Amino acid sequence: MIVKETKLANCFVLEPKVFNDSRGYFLESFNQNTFQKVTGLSVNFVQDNESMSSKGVLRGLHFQTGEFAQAKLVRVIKGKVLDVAVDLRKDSITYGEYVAEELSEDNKKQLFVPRGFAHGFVVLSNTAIFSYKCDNYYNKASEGGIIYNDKSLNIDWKLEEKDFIISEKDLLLPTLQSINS
Ligand SMILES: Cc1cn([C@H]2C[C@H](O)[C@@H](COP(=O)(O)OP(=O)(O)O[C@H]3O[C@H](C)C(=O)[C@H](O)[C@H]3O)O2)c(=O)[nH]c1=O
Repeated sequence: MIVKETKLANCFVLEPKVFNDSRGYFLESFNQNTFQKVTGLSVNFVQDNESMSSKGVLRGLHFQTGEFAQAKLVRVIKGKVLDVAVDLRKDSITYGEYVAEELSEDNKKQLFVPRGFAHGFVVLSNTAIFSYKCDNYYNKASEGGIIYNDKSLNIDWKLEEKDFIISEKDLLLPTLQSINS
């Protein structure tokens, strides 16, 4: 396992060891002991999610508020995405800053997104199967989000605006400034 802490504290990029042989490959996609050893964090994941999206689909930026805030360990099983995590932790010196990481079936990279972050991704391949672990249950009433093109975040999503496929719900998300006012 290769682990790198990003510029945002407790947000990590993890690369599991891949065992290749003539049949294909094997990897441990998650191991509680290994995760705790390499990150120093003790996280109890309770829900796994999976979504499939076509090229240009942008899901996010999402978070859950309050007691239903979620940490996520995200990865791509098929295809390639640009994954984005935005630091919204009130007391953080990197508040409002983001990290973006290409996650793909080829690089097998994972991103750990702590509680207090907004999360989203855009699909760079023809299709992508996105799989992630959450340390808190889905709670519709606690859903929140920030519009993907919030100027105060200035996220480079790598694709042209015309190529995005975004849900009606996500197009109506507020700016960071408006959720703070
Ligand atoms: C997230 C979630 C959704 N749902 C239901 C609610 C909707 O009827 C349907 C699609 O939900 P939504 O459009 O919110 O799915 P995404 O746009 O992929 O949302 C996710 O996108 C970004 C990338 C995230 O990080 C979050 O995990 C999550 O918000 O699944 C559930 O039943 N359970 C769940 O945990």
